[in-house]
Amino acid sequence: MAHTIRWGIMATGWIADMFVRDLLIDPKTRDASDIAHKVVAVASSSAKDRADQFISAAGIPSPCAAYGSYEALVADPNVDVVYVATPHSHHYQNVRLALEASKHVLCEKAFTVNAAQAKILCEIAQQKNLFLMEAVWTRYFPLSVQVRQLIQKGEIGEVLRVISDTSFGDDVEEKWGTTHRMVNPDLAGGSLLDLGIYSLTWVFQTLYHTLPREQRKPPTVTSQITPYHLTDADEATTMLLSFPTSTPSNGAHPHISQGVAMTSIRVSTDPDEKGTSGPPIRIQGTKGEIQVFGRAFRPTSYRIIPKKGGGEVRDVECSFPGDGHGMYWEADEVARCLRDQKRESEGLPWEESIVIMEVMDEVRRQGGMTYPQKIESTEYPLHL
Ligand SMILES: NC(=O)C1=CN([C@@H]2O[C@H](COP(=O)(O)OP(=O)(O)OC[C@H]3O[C@@H](n4cnc5c(N)ncnc54)[C@H](OP(=O)(O)O)[C@@H]3O)[C@@H](O)[C@H]2O)C=CC1
Ligand SMILES: O=C1OC[C@@H](O)[C@H](O)[C@H]1O
Repeated sequence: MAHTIRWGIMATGWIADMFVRDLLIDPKTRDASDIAHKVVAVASSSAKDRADQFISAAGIPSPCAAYGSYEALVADPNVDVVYVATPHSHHYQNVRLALEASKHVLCEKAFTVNAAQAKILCEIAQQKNLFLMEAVWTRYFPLSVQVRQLIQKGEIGEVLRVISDTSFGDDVEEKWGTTHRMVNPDLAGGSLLDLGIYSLTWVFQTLYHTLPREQRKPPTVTSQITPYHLTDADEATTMLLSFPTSTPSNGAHPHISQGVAMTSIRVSTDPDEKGTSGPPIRIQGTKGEIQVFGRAFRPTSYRIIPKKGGGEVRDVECSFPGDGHGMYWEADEVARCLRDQKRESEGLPWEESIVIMEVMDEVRRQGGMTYPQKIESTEYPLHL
């Protein structure tokens, strides 16, 4: 018997629509028969009409309640878990609203504006025995799981360097202007929180997450930020992370692993959109390399290149069953965690989300990039 969870959708923007469409794809198309999803409520902070339109455009089956406020959504007793799909600036207030109403939460990336906010949310979830997860969907792709397993099995030896890029190559002024959430400091915009999180995801899921929990140590970070001249949100950020490793038990010299995480909205990882410029992610070990292709946030294949004399190059293509976007895998993880009464996901534990937020805090400190006090605040409730 499938364990069905009932979703409440907070906000009616672009990603909320993508997520809901994935939720509506039959899990059996991806060989998942142990869980099922129902969308039982949608809320818009602007108007109930907007929620109604969203429900009809996405083809959500009845009954699905439409609300004109987030407060009404979190008060709905039919909702098990709230998916928060608002801009970064609002995550802390919105997640807290849901947790205070005793709802489980899946919150879009970046988790919060800063680590202090993330810590408080995790503490509340802990105290109230609620599930909470940052929606870094890429981590739940079978491709990501396979790459992590290959590293853990020692397929490419000790991983000493990871290079990861998530860059868009937009005409920034023309496409994003000054008010879009991508570049608007009032919405905690900028390439770091919006796209850099994916470059950091690849560095962390390969160099940090693959270690036993007790051996995971936060990296040191050196970084450069290029501000966008019209708003001062970052348009490009490059980070160099240095991960200390444990002393090997055989007495060998300990190594330090390096992660290079890049992001830009003005230059592109893939300028001709044909992959001509090579893989956005290279995971380099002492016995070979794994290259990941496609967008860093939506990878589509990977290649294992053993060191000379170590075997053949292997290519692995990954599919998106049911013609989905790929967000259903994180949703399935939420359903399984709720079924198993887990409070956090093993794929992205609270501690790791917080360490990544701390890295981004430090990068912003080094680059002198601040957001308005109101959205950096941990005060609650605050009207933003
Ligand atoms: N996982 C992924 O692939 C992606 C994740 N994201 C993440 O999802 C979140 C939302 O992004 P996206 O859907 O593209 O953004 P949109 O601007 O399209 O939608 C955001 C929605 O948030 C609500 N909202 C509440 N307060 C505000 C406010 N002050 N200003 C603007 N919107 C507000 C609005 O819904 P309403 O009026 O109905 O309340 C709005 O439609 C971000 O955290 C982003 O990083 C974004 C794209 C892809
Ligand atoms: O999270 C994201 O991933 C996909 C991108 O298109 C989007 O801008 C970003 O927010």
